[in-house]
Amino acid sequence: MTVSHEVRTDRHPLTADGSVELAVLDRSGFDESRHIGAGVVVDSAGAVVDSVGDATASIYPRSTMKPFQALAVRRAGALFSDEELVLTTASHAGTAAHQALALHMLESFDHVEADLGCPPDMPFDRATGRTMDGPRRLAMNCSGKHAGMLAACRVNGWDEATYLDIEHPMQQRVRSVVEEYTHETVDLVGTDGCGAPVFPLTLTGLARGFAGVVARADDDSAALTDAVLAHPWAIDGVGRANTVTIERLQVLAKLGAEGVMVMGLPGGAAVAVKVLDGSQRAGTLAALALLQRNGLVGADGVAEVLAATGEQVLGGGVPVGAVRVGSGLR
Ligand SMILES: NC(=O)C[C@H](N)C(=O)O
Repeated sequence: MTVSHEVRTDRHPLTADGSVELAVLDRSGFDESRHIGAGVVVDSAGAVVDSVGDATASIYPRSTMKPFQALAVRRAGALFSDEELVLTTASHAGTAAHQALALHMLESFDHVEADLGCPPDMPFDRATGRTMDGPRRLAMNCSGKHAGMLAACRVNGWDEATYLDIEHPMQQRVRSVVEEYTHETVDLVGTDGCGAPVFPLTLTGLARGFAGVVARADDDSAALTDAVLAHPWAIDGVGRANTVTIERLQVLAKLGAEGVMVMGLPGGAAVAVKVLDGSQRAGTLAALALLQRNGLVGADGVAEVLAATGEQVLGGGVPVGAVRVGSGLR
């Protein structure tokens, strides 16, 4: 990929003024909650084809940075099975199967759970959590990413205690992959919930980067995209939103904490959405609505994904409402 970094001098966060209504929760026929935010669709070349709100605003991509981190790990020579490759880009549910896969990744490079730099956490999957004595690093949604970074350190002889420092070769590799794919210069470094560096990116840059990954232009991005499509359970969890979206629509769907959602159609367009209040409730709905209104996914498939994964609005245990697409997306 040709690297032409766009130097940004106007990096600014998303605000209410830069947002539109993405979703509304209706309870018993009366609007109860509204989620505002911004979104952008780019074509396979990264050109903007549709946007709502301020798509030049920057956001922390959070776990939507994982495909770039996974590519950096792979390019550094840390090779895994296809399912393990998916786990390096996952915000996984932490089920027994996810934890076993993460443990196998660690053991393959002579690491142990305590080597992981991510904090101990309970799994997203509550049923699994009920079987555990307490939080552990393996169950943390980012454990596969961290196992991948540790493996890259082992392959290259890099220091393993400091792999989350921004000056560490692992993070410098991540930074250059992010710049290569998003065409933006990384000018700010934050710390993600898992302890890894995270870089503010414009919504447009994030979507462009995702379109680049799913373009499958080189062996590594092709391997990553194909592995996610073949093993969608590993990136999220059975019945969960990203997994169901990938299974039903064959798009690479990736959530980020604080209301970020990115989806890429292999060889085609990509969409990035940020829900301003950080809620995950509207992410899949808004991203799919943007793809649908551009004719990039079909209404039936969208309806199926939302029926299977959308939040239920219950009263006394029975459905009394729904979350619908907001006025800014119609
Ligand atoms: N799902 C996420 O975005 C998790 C994020 N990487 C964190 O550590 O908080």
